[in-house]
Amino acid sequence: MKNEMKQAALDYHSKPAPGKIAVVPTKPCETQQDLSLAYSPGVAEPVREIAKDPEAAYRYTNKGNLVAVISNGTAILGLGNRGSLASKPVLEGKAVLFKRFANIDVFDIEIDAPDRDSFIDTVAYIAPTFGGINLEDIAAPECFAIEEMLRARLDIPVFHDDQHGTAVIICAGLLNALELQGKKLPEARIVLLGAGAAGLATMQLLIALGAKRERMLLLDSQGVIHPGRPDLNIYKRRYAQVTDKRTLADAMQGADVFIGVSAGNVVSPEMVASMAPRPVVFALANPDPEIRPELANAVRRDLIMATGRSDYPNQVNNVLGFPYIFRGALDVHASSVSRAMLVGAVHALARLAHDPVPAEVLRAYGLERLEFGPEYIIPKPLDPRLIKTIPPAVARAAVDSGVARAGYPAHYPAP
Ligand SMILES: NC(=O)C1=CN([C@@H]2O[C@H](COP(=O)(O)OP(=O)(O)OC[C@H]3O[C@@H](n4cnc5c(N)ncnc54)[C@H](OP(=O)(O)O)[C@@H]3O)[C@@H](O)[C@H]2O)C=CC1
Ligand SMILES: CC(=O)C(=O)O
Ligand SMILES: [Mg+2]
Repeated sequence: MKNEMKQAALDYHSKPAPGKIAVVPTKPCETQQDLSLAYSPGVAEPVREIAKDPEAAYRYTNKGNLVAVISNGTAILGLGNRGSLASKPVLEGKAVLFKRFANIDVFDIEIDAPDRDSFIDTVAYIAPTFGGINLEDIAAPECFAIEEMLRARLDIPVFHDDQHGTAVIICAGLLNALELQGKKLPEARIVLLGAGAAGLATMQLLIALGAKRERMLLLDSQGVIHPGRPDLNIYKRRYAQVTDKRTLADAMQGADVFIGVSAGNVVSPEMVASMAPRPVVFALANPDPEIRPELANAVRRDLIMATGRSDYPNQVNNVLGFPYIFRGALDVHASSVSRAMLVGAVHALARLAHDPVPAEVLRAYGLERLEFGPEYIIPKPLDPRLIKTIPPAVARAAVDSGVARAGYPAHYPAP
């Protein structure tokens, strides 16, 4: 990052108050009567109600609009294991986005647990406070067992954003990019670099949407994942492909799609040049993409390119997912986030990019025009239509897939 941008980022985080989020009351607390209601003796009444019926917590507390964003700091963006405290700026950032885009309140919780089971226990012990748990920046493969065990133990949505949020946005963006390139998902040859949280969840969702496993190659830091590798964990082994390709350069030759959720600057212009005609390159590592758009665009004019960043066209980033998926899930008191809810979000997002872009979005990005095409495959994060379209699709899918404990909300558009 350039020096002035570095300083601007540090200033943004430190001034006028350190950090990015605060807690504010939602009720007046100005008079003796207010105090008597908010605190003793009034507070005893909702306590009695909740003790009788836990569902009453959704009526008398902020549980139904409060999400815990939790990390142990083991895979912070693409910066690796930097410890739980260093994940706090990212978690505060997620909190800002939850509030800004979906009016959901967040407590960011950085857990310094000595091992996996104490991390899981800590999350489970604090879960009653929240309507949902968003796990963030927890390294693979531990993240898979952590999420699985917490989902089994808790009756609120437990959602590892780097897995499922990322997978939803990648799938939505890819469906549109392939449409523009005149290609179809089941026929596309896909190279996916990064076999961690984001990569493996993306493989799974792409296959659920129709991508063909035998046309996909998954790679990690050691190269192509094939059955002859002795070092594969069980999660990677599921996607091992019989092939004579071994390196990223081998895999990229003739590929229709490259998806990177790995590390910065690991793809060369020569690799992009070797891809099939009309390729799609999603270089999504943060903060530095696998290849910068200017380098990729210099070698291909027929390319559709996306990154995870806000400063290039086509931002494929889970910010387009987690606020709205949780909004829909919270509004129907979902007990979990089902596959159907993820698929509902994919299609709603992909569809929205085809619609005319409102003037306020153009203003927010300083653009004169923007329409569905190679530089606009997915809605912009500052698009106010997202909150109107994604949560209803998610809520409807929650009701249909049997994980909703409340009905489809009356204030949502008719299904
Ligand atoms: N745009 C977006 O919305 C999102 C982007 N991301 C980005 O994706 C990346 C991965 O995140 P996440 O899945 O959570 O992390 P994980 O730690 O779970 O997985 C990282 C994966 O990348 C591989 N990898 C690391 N370094 C290299 C390298 N030099 N060459 C090839 N492969 C490499 C690792 O290989 P190995 O298994 O061998 O260690 C591992 O498979 C990060 O940069 C993150 O910022 C993540 C979520 C959302
Ligand atoms: C965007 C995000 O969650 C990540 O890069 O980890
Ligand atoms: Mg993340």
